[in-house]
Amino acid sequence: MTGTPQVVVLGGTGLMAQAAAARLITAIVDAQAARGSASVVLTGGRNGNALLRALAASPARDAVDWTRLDLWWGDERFLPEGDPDRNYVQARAELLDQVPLDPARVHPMPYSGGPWGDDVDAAAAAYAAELAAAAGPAGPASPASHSPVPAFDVLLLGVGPDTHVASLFPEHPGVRETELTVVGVHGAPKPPPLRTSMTLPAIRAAREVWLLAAGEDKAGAVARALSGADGLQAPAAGARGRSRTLWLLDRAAASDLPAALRPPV
Ligand SMILES: O=C(O)[C@H](O)[C@@H](O)[C@H](O)[C@H](O)COP(=O)(O)O
Repeated sequence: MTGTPQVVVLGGTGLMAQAAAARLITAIVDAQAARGSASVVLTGGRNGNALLRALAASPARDAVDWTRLDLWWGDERFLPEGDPDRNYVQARAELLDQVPLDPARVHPMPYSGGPWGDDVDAAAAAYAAELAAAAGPAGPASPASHSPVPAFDVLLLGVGPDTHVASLFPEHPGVRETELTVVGVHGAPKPPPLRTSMTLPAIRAAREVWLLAAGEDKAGAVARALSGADGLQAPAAGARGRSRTLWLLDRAAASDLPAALRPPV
């Protein structure tokens, strides 16, 4: 795992989404050139959706071979299949329905009322099994202590004002998980209360983890997570990539960062 997160500050939210989209296109193209295919983990939330919207609007999107891209989700709101608040449904509207993905490579997290009914823990276990199957018997990225997940190229995370990432909230059971790769979340402080979420060990299997935060209400969370807080109290601080951890911020979200952590001007 890399020691020092890299911080990039953009002038505004729109610019941040465009810069993140441009980087993601490059990362996917590079991974496809190096390994034949790419795998990306998507996030819910406004910033994750803005990135997908910017990607859909970019002419450079045609540089990606969409048929050789695996898509996973870091978390999901456990709601009925077509619910407009599901992260998967929102991602489809922003980008996925506009590009020629291979449906067999798109892996939404389960919805409520389907095969798992309202059992969010069974739904989480099913997604963990799907990840393990895709990783193969010798999961390339996984420490022996938990079941494998694929070696994601880029894992995207929005950051909440309380420092949550995916559906891992400060001091909640999910953030303490060391064995399971996906957990059912009960009583999430951000609605809806039932969610599924990758855990920190699964997140840390990614080559690159990118954290997105925009707006003044995120400034305190960003400063805390980047100032040595531990992952239990500040889950964003525990989200690290194996080769890179990149924070993409707008100016407002970066406004409380101590000078030493700000990129040089
Ligand atoms: O499903 C969700 O709600 C998320 O995945 C969550 O972790 C989100 O990314 C953050 O709350 C940031 O959301 P914003 O980008 O909207 O601030």
